Amino acid sequence: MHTNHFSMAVSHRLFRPATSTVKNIFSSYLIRSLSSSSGSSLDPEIDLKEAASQLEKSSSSSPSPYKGRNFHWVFLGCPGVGKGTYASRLSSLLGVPHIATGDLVREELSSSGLLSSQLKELVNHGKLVPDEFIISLLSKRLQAGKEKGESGYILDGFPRTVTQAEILEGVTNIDLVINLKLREEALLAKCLGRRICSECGGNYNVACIDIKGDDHSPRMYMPPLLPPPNCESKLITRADDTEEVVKERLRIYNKMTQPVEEFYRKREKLLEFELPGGIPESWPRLLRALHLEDLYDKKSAIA
Ligand SMILES: Nc1ncnc2c1ncn2[C@@H]1O[C@H](COP(=O)(O)OP(=O)(O)O)[C@@H](O)[C@H]1O
Repeated sequence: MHTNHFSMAVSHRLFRPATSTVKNIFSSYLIRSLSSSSGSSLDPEIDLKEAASQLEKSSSSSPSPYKGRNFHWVFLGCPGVGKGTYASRLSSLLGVPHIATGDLVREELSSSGLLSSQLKELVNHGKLVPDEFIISLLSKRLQAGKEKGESGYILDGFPRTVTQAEILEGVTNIDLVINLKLREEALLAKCLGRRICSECGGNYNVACIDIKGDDHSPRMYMPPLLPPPNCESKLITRADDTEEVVKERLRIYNKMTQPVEEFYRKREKLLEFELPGGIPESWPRLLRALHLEDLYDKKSAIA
């Protein structure tokens, strides 16, 4: 059923102008190199068409054993907006996996390999990694989930380019795209305050954001999300959470990912959600916007 869209999306991308060809050659080289040097199972000859075909195979989900749970949702939003926080909360509530492509990339980079340092260069400078590479990583993750009987997902950090959105549209039907928004003054501070526990992987934020209100917008207060005592001495900062790199990531988001918002807006799948403040204020409102407050109440009552 998806084959026509899929082939059109892919062939459209295969006839790109010459500048993209240079990027494609680089990407294929990178992927070939990565797969031979890091022991990665990526196909050495992989290209965008092949990566999309892998994605098609891995994303066809069998009917969910839990009726109504087969959610295929996407989170969009600038770096630092809180995609990970809200996607992971919704994933626990709805019983579907939270798949963050940024995490998949970091896992891949942590495996040693001569040329994985080239990918690291891209990530640590705030650039996107090639579409082929990310689609291939996502396919592997979806395939592994399928084998474990997972059904549905909440994607965080994918799609990030219109090419990725077209390919995803060709292989699966996304039900909803939540576009999280946060006042720009808060984004940089949130990224710079981000900390991860090197042992348990917990995500925290040491920034305390307090933006004075004025005639146009109310005060915004976001308290820090501090780690428990046993994580305190194990906190690390992501290499790409420096001021210079965050600014570059914001620039790339506006250039490459904002068109993805428009892509889903046109298809009437985009839910715009402006975060009013920290988690205690924002979470109940997000649930209300998603008509999920009843489910949350029931789950909390059971817990
Ligand atoms: N869909 C994607 N396409 C290309 N690159 C990606 C994608 N997802 C993640 N990455 C790479 O991983 C990095 C970290 O991603 P992520 O953790 O989602 O960061 P952010 O906090 O900027 O949303 C990105 O800056 C990019 O280099």
